[in-house]
Amino acid sequence: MTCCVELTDVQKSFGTTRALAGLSLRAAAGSITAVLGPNGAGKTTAMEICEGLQRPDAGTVRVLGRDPRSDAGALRPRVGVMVQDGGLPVMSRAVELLHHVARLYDQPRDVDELVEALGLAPFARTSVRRLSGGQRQRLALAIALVGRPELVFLDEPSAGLDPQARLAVWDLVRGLRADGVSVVLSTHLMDEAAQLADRVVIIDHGRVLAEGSVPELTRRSASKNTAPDSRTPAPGAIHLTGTITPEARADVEDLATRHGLHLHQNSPTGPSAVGARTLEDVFLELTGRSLR
Ligand SMILES: Nc1ncnc2c1ncn2[C@@H]1O[C@H](COP(=O)(O)OP(=O)(O)OP(=O)(O)O)[C@@H](O)[C@H]1O
Repeated sequence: MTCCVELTDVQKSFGTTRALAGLSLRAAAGSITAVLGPNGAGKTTAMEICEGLQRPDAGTVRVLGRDPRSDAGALRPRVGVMVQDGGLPVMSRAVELLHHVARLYDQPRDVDELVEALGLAPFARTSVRRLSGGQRQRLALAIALVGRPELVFLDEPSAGLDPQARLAVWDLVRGLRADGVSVVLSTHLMDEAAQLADRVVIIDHGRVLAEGSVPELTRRSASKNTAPDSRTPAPGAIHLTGTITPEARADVEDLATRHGLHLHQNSPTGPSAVGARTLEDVFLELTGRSLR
């Protein structure tokens, strides 16, 4: 696959907090990659390293084949960034700011179209300071997209949005892929990952636990019962499907041992396949916790 983003064994600590503990992931060009993990998993740190906003302690990072810090100037017109807290100048009026950013690019998107698509019109003349969290979120997304980037990083793109606004954002993100734009987004929302992503990378404690397409990750495989053709999963077992790193597998084995559970590496076409699982099930099986 042609990669738009490639992180190899990236490490990052803040004091004694290890945010990234050897994170390796690849995102394919022209597709949507979701980095899925609970609060504190390291998603924002990973995104900010890709955006050149943080320097990794170790490991390599390539964004469109370049180093996001030393090649920041070359990457800026090609990459759109939506950061989690918006990072917008608080005194600016919403749509004025969008026009202003649009003027920085050679071939910006049509501002009116973005205003329409993201429902910015009702607060067009409101200052950023007075926008609600969801309104700021939508404005930040518009700003990330206005320069027609070939790659966008969206950190929790629908956080704080009501269901209707969330659907509008999802449509917009799908539209980006249809236009050939590469999207890397972080989320702790299972349905967001399941709805949007071509590939999901599940992370926790700063490293990858599992990755694959949603069907790969959730495909039901061997039954937890020992009976080969049983359709009822037995309690007390952990099933692994999709790709899993050796470190993550070691963690899962440790978890299984501590909780007295059996561990199965499943064959996706095994004779005892039962109904499909959800990403939530996959996450629970990998970490023993649900996503918050
Ligand atoms: N600037 C910082 N100073 C100290 N600790 C930090 C800093 N940034 C992140 N951390 C810590 O690093 C870990 C990973 O944080 P990060 O924000 O990357 O996680 P996240 O997956 O994005 O979480 P959330 O979903 O809550 O945004 C957390 O323990 C966090 O407290």
